[in-house]
Amino acid sequence: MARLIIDGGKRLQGKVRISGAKNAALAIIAASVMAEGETILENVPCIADVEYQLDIISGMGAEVKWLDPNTVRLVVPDTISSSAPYRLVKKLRASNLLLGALLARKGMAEVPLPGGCDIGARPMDLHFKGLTALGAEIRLKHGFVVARGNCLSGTRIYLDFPSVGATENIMMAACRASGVTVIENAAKEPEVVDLANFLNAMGAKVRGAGTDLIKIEGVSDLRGVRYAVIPDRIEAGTYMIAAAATGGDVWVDNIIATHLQPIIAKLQEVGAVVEEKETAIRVIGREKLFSTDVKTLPYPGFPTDLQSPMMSLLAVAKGTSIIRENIFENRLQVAEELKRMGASVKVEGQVAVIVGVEQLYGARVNAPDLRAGAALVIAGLMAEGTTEVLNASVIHRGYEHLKEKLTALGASIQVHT
Ligand SMILES: CC(=O)N[C@H]1[C@@H](OP(=O)(O)OP(=O)(O)OC[C@H]2O[C@@H](n3ccc(=O)[nH]c3=O)[C@H](O)[C@@H]2O)O[C@H](CO)[C@@H](O)[C@@H]1O
Ligand SMILES: C=C(OP(=O)(O)O)C(=O)O
Repeated sequence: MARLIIDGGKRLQGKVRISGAKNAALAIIAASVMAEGETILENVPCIADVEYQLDIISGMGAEVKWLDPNTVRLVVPDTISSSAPYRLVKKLRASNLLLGALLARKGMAEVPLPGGCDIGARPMDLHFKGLTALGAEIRLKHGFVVARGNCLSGTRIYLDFPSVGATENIMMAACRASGVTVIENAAKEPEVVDLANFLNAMGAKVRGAGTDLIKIEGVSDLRGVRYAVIPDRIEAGTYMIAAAATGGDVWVDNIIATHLQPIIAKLQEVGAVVEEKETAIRVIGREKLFSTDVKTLPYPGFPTDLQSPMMSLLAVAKGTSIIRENIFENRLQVAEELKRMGASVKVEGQVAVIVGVEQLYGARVNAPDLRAGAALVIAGLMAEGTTEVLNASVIHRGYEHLKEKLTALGASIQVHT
């Protein structure tokens, strides 16, 4: 999916089914290396990041087999390597979760520093602080994180920031530590809860996930299970924003409505009509949308992963909107590309000031990262004329069947390789 060509000006209409959550699936695949026996994961999105994560564990010795387009069977032998290959690890962020998982299973791990979206420095100090507090010895050697820790023991760990990845890594390692671990100021994201539910299904004792205090009692054995990944709230939010932005009328199906409250609230503020059921949400756009302010925050605040898509919508909302990106220091890059399409956006530091324009115009633009790519697709759907999104393969990192889903909703979108 190297280039996307979008003929704009079409209202999205119909129903779209949301896939399994990328960030939950990636953490759960990493955690599956902790279990003995067979694990069957359902509702796994068929996206590039999932393929990379599966390739990593398969290269380390796990048996990986797709049973159908969204169900994968994993068997991880005791002989699994404790070292992950650089070639694949650098492609995605969630490869860093193998650190906690391998430490739990093998008492050691050698994982290159990860890749992922280029949206900030993304240090791993909190991961290291937590794992070190559990008794692991962590060193950086030739670009690898080398962790050793055969006898981890439970302790209290306070996170300076509720990091999703650090919470997940510590939670996994603590499952095999002796005694009780308490994570204070833990991340509360639904994907952290899904990982905790998966670990518990395997026999772990994790309590409090979804609150800022998680308690983990170490256990000696974890077994493979059958588990279904939660729906992707970021994919759902992207289609909700696209529906509102194009003045469309879309049912976004197979979602968990409580995960989407911050997006629902913002769409209502800009004037869209939102009808909510437990597992489906209808978004009806209006001819005129209104400005609003957005501050990204850890869950349950407005998600940083939907900030770029929201910027596309606000580019045509009447009035002046302000976006403050509080999570990643370099995540307003899409502004420059939106400007090529006629948007009026001024970025200073972590703040973008957007003065709504009447119309965006098709242009050749470049996707700097996954969600910025999705944002440019939304802009292209709204624009007059043809938009060409370059570097569009990044979008396939996180959106299953994007072209097919949008086409079914009435969009005109083509893929050129
Ligand atoms: C694969 C995955 O699940 N990715 C998600 C995960 O990324 P990820 O787990 O990388 O995000 P974190 O929650 O860890 O990062 C949040 C903030 O904490 C900082 N930080 C993090 C760790 C650390 O040791 N030190 C530190 O300073 C980061 O630089 C960033 O400023 O959560 C982000 C925030 O919701 C989402 O945007 C990503 O889509
Ligand atoms: C930032 C994201 O992904 P990653 O953490 O994998 O780079 C994202 O999903 O928007």
